[in-house]
Amino acid sequence: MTNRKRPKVYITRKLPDAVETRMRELFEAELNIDDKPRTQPELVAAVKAADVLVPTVTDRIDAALIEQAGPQLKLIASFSNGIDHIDVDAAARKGITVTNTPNVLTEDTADMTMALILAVPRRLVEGARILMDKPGEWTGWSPTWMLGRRIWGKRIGIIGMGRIGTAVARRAKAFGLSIHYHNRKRVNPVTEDELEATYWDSLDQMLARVDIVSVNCPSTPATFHLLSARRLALMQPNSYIVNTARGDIIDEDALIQCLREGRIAGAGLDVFEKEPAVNPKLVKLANEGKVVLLPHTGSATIEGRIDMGDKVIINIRTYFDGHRPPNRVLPSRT
Ligand SMILES: O=CC(=O)O
Repeated sequence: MTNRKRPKVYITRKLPDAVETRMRELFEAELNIDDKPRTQPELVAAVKAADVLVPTVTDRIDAALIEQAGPQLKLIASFSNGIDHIDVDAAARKGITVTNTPNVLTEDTADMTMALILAVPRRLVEGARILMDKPGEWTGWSPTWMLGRRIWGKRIGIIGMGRIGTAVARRAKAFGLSIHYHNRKRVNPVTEDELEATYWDSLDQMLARVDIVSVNCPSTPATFHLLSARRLALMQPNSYIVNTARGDIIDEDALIQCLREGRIAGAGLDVFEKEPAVNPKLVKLANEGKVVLLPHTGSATIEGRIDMGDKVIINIRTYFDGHRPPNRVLPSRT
């Protein structure tokens, strides 16, 4: 970095050791060794003093917080792919640049999505729990016991064919699923050909025709409750839904209702509407074997977290070298 003064970087959560060591070498880094999520007053104090804020998805970087930032706060370099926890427009109004960490968690999140696509219809957790909780009760293989649903030959409908959606499609194709997708715009013809993918301009029509729905779009005001009660009702009773994107894209109460009434066969959820709170009705459905719940671990690999840290560092360094950081997130209006 050309600046002599090292930027003051406030990091809201504990990061992998290798990332923290590098941050300490390069910046005047304030770490969170205990990993206790920061309160809003702590964040207010941070934005009044730091040059850079490094938040994660568990922080609420809203307009009220950003408006209290001191003039020295130049950059919000989020340790995340999603940026729904940051009011990017409010940051832009204050002249604060926002960056994220795309690409490096695409494959990991797609792997976890595929794991849920397999786990729910094939009753993976239910079966494993029998051996963990009541091993003596297993009487051996049976032709009619613990039957799930076949994956091969079914249709998957991917909502959001960005990087992660496309990576899910590649995996799903390898498992013999035919690929259907809904996106704001069609993907390029080469990718569509490679995936033998069918584009649905109408989400409603796609939902009514697929066996597995995978939610892979970002959370934005436009995608809030995209899967509403009305849309969930369009799905077939033998179909499944998997969400590794953000909880608020699905109307969770409506989903619970559909699952309870058997209007959807099952769900695999890595994200929830009110994280970290998980609706007890979902936990009950999990105990009944209708859903598989994961604690937002879609991108949780050691390699991925280190790569995310590297991206944050590159974004900070590039900014303070006087260049446009590679992962700048643009506001909706400039
Ligand atoms: O959900 C995780 C992320 O957006 O990085």
